[in-house]
Amino acid sequence: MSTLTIERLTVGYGDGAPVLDGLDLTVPDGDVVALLGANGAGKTTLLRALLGLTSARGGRVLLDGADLTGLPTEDRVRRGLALVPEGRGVVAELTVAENLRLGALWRYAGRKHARVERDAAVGQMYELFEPLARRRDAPGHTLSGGERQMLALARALVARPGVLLLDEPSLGLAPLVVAQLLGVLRDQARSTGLTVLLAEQNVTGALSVADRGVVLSLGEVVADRPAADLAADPALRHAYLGF
Ligand SMILES: Nc1ncnc2c1ncn2[C@@H]1O[C@H](COP(=O)(O)OP(=O)(O)OP(=O)(O)O)[C@@H](O)[C@H]1O
Repeated sequence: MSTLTIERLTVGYGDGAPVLDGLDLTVPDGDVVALLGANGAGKTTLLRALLGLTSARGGRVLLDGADLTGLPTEDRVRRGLALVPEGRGVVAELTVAENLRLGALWRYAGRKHARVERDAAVGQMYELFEPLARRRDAPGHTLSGGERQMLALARALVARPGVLLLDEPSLGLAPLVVAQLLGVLRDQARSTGLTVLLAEQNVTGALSVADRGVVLSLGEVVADRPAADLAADPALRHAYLGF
């Protein structure tokens, strides 16, 4: 639904050397892009900087050509960026249904049929994630790791973002759940045009659903290729991907 363009983005912490150093990257409308790289390569830093949670020292972030640089996080979210952070941020005290309604709240607030639209959007999430439908009245803290990740993803999707940023959604999950989650992402990109930037240590899983793979190293993009090419390149795999 949207194209994300990153131009010469530089981000660092305190007085330290930049973690991202003049990074250029385009995530085109409806693409799934896997963001790969060793621990500490800067994947989380990039996702947080895109949302304005970590401030940039320089460069620009554009959404469909509109400059987001300098905008607060809230405005970036309203324009269609969503982040599912590492650690599955769901509200533990609220039920599955309440978490989803909360995710949808701002999107439909003030509209004539707000409640009907919101409930329809929540209902679609139950169709995508059947285990959530079964546990809709369960509090967040009683969910399994896989259910929590589904809820975190559904809570982002229910607000119909244009670009979804995900930080290691497969961490600690069983292969079957990972396949289910990544499959939903790929299907959403195909059916709704959702644009996805997926940071993952699970290189094979991420590349299996991605259109493109991008490798970060030492603050720069060192490879940006079709996912199948990247997975098939032994030198690149050996140097940066560890398999
Ligand atoms: N709040 C912070 N303050 C200072 N340094 C930080 C902070 N957050 C991250 N860093 C440093 O920035 C670098 C990049 O970290 P980041 O978490 O972005 O990498 P990553 O690619 O997401 O790693 P991982 O795959 O392990 O999650 C690391 O050297 C890290 O120590």
